[in-house]
Amino acid sequence: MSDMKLVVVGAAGRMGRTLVRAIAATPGVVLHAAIERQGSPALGEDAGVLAGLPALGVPVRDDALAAIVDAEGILDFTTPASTLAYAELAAQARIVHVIGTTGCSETDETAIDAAARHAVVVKSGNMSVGVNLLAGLVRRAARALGPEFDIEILEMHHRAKVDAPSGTALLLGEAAAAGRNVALADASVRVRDGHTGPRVEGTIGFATLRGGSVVGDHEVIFAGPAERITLAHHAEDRSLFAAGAVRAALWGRGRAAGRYDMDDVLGLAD
Ligand SMILES: NC(=O)C1=CN([C@@H]2O[C@H](COP(=O)(O)OP(=O)(O)OC[C@H]3O[C@@H](n4cnc5c(N)ncnc54)[C@H](OP(=O)(O)O)[C@@H]3O)[C@@H](O)[C@H]2O)C=CC1
Ligand SMILES: O=C(O)C1=N[C@H](C(=O)O)C[C@H](O)C1
Repeated sequence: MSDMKLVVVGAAGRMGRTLVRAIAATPGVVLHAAIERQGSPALGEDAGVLAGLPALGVPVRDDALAAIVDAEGILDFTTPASTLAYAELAAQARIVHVIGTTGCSETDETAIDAAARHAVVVKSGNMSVGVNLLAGLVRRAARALGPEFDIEILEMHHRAKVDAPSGTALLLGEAAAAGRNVALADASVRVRDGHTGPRVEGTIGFATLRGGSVVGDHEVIFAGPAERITLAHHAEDRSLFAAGAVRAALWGRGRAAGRYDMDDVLGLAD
């Protein structure tokens, strides 16, 4: 079988550059095009050189429609607005759309669901094997531990991150809520400030830290009456997210249109 032709959107970003390196290092895939927004200073630069590699002969461009002609998959770690635009293009082209973008609203998710009627969409707040394994453990712990255990989710990311709580924190919150058979939207407490009153039983709390160059730290704390269990993941390098995204694209090749997540890709769905 020929190499899968992948397009990286946001190719000059932190994840975009990491994705270009991951594609270059993975057999069975090839960088077909690299896209940035109109007006980006990266336009015209070689995507390989931008990523710290020898030149790949793939210049960064902004003509999305032409760039995805003949492509088989789009790797998209950008912004919700950009991701919605590429969801439509992936649906028109009936190709694989791997979405790592976080901070999407409910309305955005509905539009992505619609696109997944025609495209193979793999979307996850975290593409690493470790975090998706951790989510399964969180679900089991939340199911096993009674309501006397309070669940709090703590995350820390680099100073440039623009959304909160992180996609991973929300993914872990969904896992905890599923373990407790509740809807996260009904149970979550995302902000505390001022005179909050005592903690409401059954809630799932979120706390956000931002600073420096932290790639991504997450802790799920089960705080009981006389003991505390902490399940944690520390991402040390963005390459683990990029490797997951490339794996997701290869998994999606030739699959029926639909919306999938990393549990599907990794065979972790129970
Ligand atoms: N699911 C996962 O495993 C992971 C998800 N993420 C998520 O990925 C996203 C990106 O993160 P990160 O790489 O750190 O962010 P960056 O800001 O470094 O990169 C985003 C890139 O997308 C570009 N971009 C914005 N709009 C468009 C557009 N319309 N067309 C083409 N390119 C566009 C930006 O350009 P410009 O700067 O010029 O606007 C920028 O180069 C975030 O939502 C983050 O949370 C990150 C890591 C792992
Ligand atoms: O913005 C980031 O950097 C990251 N975003 C994802 C998230 O929101 O959880 C994944 C990872 O933690 C890095």
